[in-house]
Amino acid sequence: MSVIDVTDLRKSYGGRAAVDGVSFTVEEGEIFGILGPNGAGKTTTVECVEGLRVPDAGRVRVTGLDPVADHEEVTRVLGAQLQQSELQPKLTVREALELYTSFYPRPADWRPLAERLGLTGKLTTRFGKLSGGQKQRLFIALALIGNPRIVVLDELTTGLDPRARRDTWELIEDVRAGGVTVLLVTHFMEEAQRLCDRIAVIDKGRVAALDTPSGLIRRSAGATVISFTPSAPLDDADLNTLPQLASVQHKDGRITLSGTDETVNAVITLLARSRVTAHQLRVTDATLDDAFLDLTEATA
Ligand SMILES: Nc1ncnc2c1ncn2[C@@H]1O[C@H](COP(=O)(O)OP(=O)(O)OP(=O)(O)O)[C@@H](O)[C@H]1O
Repeated sequence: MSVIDVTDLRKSYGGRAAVDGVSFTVEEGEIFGILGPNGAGKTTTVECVEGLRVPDAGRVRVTGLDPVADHEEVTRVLGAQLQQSELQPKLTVREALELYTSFYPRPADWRPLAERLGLTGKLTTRFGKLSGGQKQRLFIALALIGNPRIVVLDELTTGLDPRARRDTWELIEDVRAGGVTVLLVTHFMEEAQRLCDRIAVIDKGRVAALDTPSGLIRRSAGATVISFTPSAPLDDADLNTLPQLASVQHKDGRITLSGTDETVNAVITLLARSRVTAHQLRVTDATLDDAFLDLTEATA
C-alpha cells in the first residue's frame, strides 16, 4: 500500500523550475531515498510532501490526504525532522521532549523513545551543549514523538563523524523495524546504498532514475570496473573500441575502465595481443557512487 503519492510535481522560484515534473510513490514500511546533487530539487520536493510549500502544479497525497488542504491531519501522520535553528539552545533535552509531546493529540511516551535513542543520560543537558550526533538523535526523537506513520529525514547525517553516522543508520533501521515508513533525503551514496529499499535519483528537478540500489547500479552503463597498470602504454584508440565500454580514465599510469563482463574479456584479449602485462589488475562491481555519476551525467 502506498503512503506517499507524488504525481508530476512542479515548483518554480522566480520563473526558474526547481522541481520540474517529479513523480514517485512510497510504499508503507519502506525506506525510500531521495538522492541528488546540490540544488537538484530534493528539499523542495519533500517540503511539498510535508505541506510546507504549495506546489505550482501536480498532485501530492500523504496517506490519501492533501498536505496543503489537510495540513493538520498530515502533521499527525507525518513526522518531520527539525532544522537546527528551530530549537532554543537553552532548552534542555527533557524540556524539548516535553514541549513536543504537548503538540500532539496522541503522543508517544518520550521516555522509552529517549532510551532507545540513547538520550536518557542527557535529559538535563541544554540543546546548545549537545554534540552533533546527540542533536541528530534528539531530532529523530522529536520527529517520532507524535507517533507518525511516516518520518521525513533531510540530510540527517551531514556533519557527523563516521561512527555517529553509522549509529544513526542503525537508529533509522530500528525506526523502520518499528513499522514507520522513512523518506530519507541524502547526499551520501554509502548511506543510500546501505539503508534504502528504493531510491529516486533527482537531477535538475526531474527523476533521473528510480530503482533499488542494486537496480540503479545494474542499469548504469558501467556496472563492472576494471583497473590495472600496464607494463607499456596502450593505444587509446584500441581501448575506445572495447565492447560495452562506458568510460576510460588514466591516472598516474593506471587505467580504469568501466563496462561489463564483455569489456573485461576484451581487455584481457587486447593485453595479450599487445604483449602488455597488467600489473595489479582489479575487477570490481560498480558502486552506487559510479551509478550516480553516470545517471546524473546522463541528463546533463
Ligand atoms: N526559497 C527559494 N527561493 C528561490 N530559490 C530557491 C528557494 N529554495 C530553493 N531554491 C532553488 O531551487 C533549486 C532547488 O533547491 P532545493 O533546495 O530543493 O535543492 P536540493 O536538491 O535540496 O539541494 P541541496 O542538496 O543543495 O540542499 C535550487 O536552484 C535553489 O537555489
